[in-house]
Order: sequence, then structure tokens, then C-alpha cells
Amino acid sequence: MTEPTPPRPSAPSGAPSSTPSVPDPWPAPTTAGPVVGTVRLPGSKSLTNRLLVLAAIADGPSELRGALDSRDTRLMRAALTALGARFEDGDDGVLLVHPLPVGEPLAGEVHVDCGLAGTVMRFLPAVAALRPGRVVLDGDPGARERPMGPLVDGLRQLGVGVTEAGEPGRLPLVLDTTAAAAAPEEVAVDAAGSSQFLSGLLLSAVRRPSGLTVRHTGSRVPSPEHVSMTVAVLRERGVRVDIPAAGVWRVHPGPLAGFTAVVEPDLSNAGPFLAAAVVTGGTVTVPDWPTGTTQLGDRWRCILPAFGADVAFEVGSEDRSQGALTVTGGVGEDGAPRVTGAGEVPDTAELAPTVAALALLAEGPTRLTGIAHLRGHETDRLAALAAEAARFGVEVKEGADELGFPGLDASGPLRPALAETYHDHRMATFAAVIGLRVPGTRVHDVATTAKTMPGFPALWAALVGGEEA
Ligand SMILES: O=C(O)C1=C[C@@H](OP(=O)(O)O)[C@@H](O)[C@H](O)C1
Ligand SMILES: C=C(OP(=O)(O)O)C(=O)O
Repeated sequence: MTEPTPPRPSAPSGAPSSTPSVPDPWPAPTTAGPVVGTVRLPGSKSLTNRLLVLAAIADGPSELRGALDSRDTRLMRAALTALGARFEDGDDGVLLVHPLPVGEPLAGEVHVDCGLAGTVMRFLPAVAALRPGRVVLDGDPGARERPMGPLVDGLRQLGVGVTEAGEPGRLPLVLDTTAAAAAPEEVAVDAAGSSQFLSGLLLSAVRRPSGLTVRHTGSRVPSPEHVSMTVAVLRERGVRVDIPAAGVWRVHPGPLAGFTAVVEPDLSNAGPFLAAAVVTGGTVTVPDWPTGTTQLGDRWRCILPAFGADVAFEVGSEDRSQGALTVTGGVGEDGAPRVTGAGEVPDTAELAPTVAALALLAEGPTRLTGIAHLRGHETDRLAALAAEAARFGVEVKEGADELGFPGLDASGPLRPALAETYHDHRMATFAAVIGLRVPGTRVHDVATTAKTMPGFPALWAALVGGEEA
């Protein structure tokens, strides 16, 4: 059978229409004084897209409160809608989800636009395998660069026919899911390139006739917190997930009742706002910070003190499941902001671009290690961060798995630049943090932040201007 290469969708699709127009390039706000304020953040992308999937494969309707509305979550909703789920936005901020008919054949060929969303391209295929039919997945030009090979391998072990219509191990993919239900109960995949290969197989496994055991065969799972998040969202809904050995997960089959859930604020996206306090010697508070969470962004509590900041967490007086996280940046004897070099900071995963901005504005050296897999993110983030640092006049040492930042004492002050963002929301917020301390910084395509935070320019301007966002 000859498979046509599906046409590329025009990018960017799925961006919320509510995104206010901002100038391009965007003049990044600068501040001479400390940034002080409180910022209320939208819901977590990673939690929202997991909960959308679980709600879409549940046995009955579900209600989500605080779900993120961004390009990535709209793309997920559109994909799940194409597979038969239905979403209703209530006036009160509640999202009602009617599940798709698991097991029923698809009425016709389904086309899924993944945009540049790793969670859509890696989570959707195994959901598609729950309905016999033909599903075509594609995305932005940049999505065709992101690794899919191990997932293709895993899907084939599940009995899904996969045609790689472009480069091997990349989008576009054409899935024939008619034989998937008869597949074995165990798959082995190498998830050293992305934790999402594991999450994508585990999330929907509860609805497979025999559940699924997923065995990781590679060196090390990057971003293991995200696998823990997958396990947690399943267990919280009563799904039995065993971890019989390191690198092996077993999702047992069973009912998945419709549920209600409140989505935590996005702690990864809290990073740039907290960094604003660090680099200006200011104080920023994020309310509704969960007391216990599987979000990677909870690590800001450990990372920011390494840059000389003080981090305080005040547990809510009525609701002890959340509290307020307050970060206060260091200040020298002269009253100027003082960011210390952090030394080695390992395994920052998606937090790395923000940590890189801190490292560029720190006095001493910082090394980000264990980040090779970021080359398969929205862009090759190691190359992008080194290239953008060079624009600001700083030579960063780029290794296969790490970045070395010299610190201001060695590099001298940064010079203003027009920052490129490579369709990467976190490269845009990286440049915004630099802009606080480097007047004249401009950012190309700041609207790319709509991937996970459509209101970023307004939230940022409000915080930097001293208003509460
Ligand atoms: O499962 C998730 O929600 C994510 C997993 C991580 O992917 P990688 O393991 O590919 O880094 C992370 O970087 C991404 O932003 C979100
Ligand atoms: C890597 C990221 O996204 P994605 O979910 O597209 O992989 C990210 O948000 O930093």
C-alpha cells in the first residue's frame, strides 16, 4: 500500500484567539528596581493534557476545573474530539468532558494536528489505538524534527500498523489501529530520549483489554517526575499501577469512572516570574502552590536558593493542600541585586531555559548537566541557548549533555540583543528574564508563549510594572 505524505498544516494552529496582539519584535520590559508582586498562574500543561486524555477515555463524563487553555491544550482537545470525545466549556470555568466510545470503530480517517506539542504527539497514538481505524498524525515543521522512533516501536509491539510517511522515527505517521486490541500485554521501549514515550503508553493502558506492562530499555529516563505524574494521575482515579522493578510499570485494566479534578497552577511556568525576583533583588509570590505535587516545577524551591535567593512556603490556613510560595532575590551591600553562580545544577529538564537566564545574570559560573534530551524539545535547546547567549555577548560552553555559563564576573555585562525564539515558548521567557536586566532587549515572536501561557506578555508587564497580575 502506498501511503501519501499528508499535507503540513499551516502553523501555528490551535492558538487561543484570545491571545492579545503584541508587537513583534516585543520590547522586553526592563526594570531599574526590584520586581515585587503576586502572580496567579494558569493551569499546568502537563496535568491538563493528562487529565483531558483520562477524561476522554473514562466510562462517564468528567469535570475539570482550572484546566489550561493554551495552544497545546486546544490541540489535545481537538485531537480527542476527532477521536469522538466531546468538550463543553461551562460559564463557571468548569470544563465538562464526554468520553469517546472506546472499542467502537472510527467512522472515517481521523487527522490529528499535533502542533509542536510533545504531549499530543506522544500521548495521542495509544489513545487512537483504543478505536479501530486509520489515524494520521502530523504537526508543525518543528514537530517533524522531534523524536518519535521509540513510540513507533512501542505502538508496533501493540499491534498498531505504523507507516512513517516522512523521515523514519518522525511525524507524519499513519496509524492503522484495527489489529491493536489483540496485541500482547507487554512492550519494551527506549525512553532515554523522552519520558513522554512512557507516559504516552501508560496513560491509556487502563482501557486496554489486558492492561499493559511497559519496560524501559534505555540508559536513563529523562524528566522522571513526568512519569511519576502519569502514575499519580492514574492512581488518583483508582487505577492500579505497579512498579515491580526500576524501569518497569504495570497498568492493570479496569473501569475508569468519570471524575472531577482541579488542575494545579503550572509550576514550570512559574519559573520566569520567580526568576524576575531573583535577578532584580525583588519578591514574587505565587499563590495556590500545591503542598505536595509531582510537577517538576516544584524543584524551584531547591534551585533558586543556589542562585542566592530565599524561598519561603506558607501553607494555606484553611486549605492545607496548597500555600503561597514567595521568592526573594539576594541583594548586595550596595542594595543592587546579587545573583550567585549556582555551580552544577543537574537534570533541570524543561526548567533549563529559565535556569540558563539566571546563570547568565549570575556573578559566578553555573553548569547545567544531564540535559542532552533537550535537543529533541521544541527546538534543540542546547544549541538555541548557546546561540542566544552569544547574541547577548556571552560565550557558553556547549557539551553533548551540558551547558557551561561563565558568570558575569568572567563575561562582563550583557549587551542588548534581538532574541530569536525558535517557536519555543521557553526561549521567549528566557529572553524576557534577561530583558529585566539588559535594557534594549527585544524578543522575536513572543506570541509563541501561547503554547502554554497565552497571557504571558500581559502577565509579565503587569508584574514588572509592579501591579498584581
Ligand atoms: O509529560 C509531560 O507532560 C512532559 C514531559 C517532559 O518531556 P521530556 O521527557 O521529553 O523532556 C517535559 O519536558 C515536557 O515539557 C512535558
Ligand atoms: C518540552 C516541552 O514541551 P512538550 O510538551 O512539547 O514536550 C516544554 O514545555 O518545555
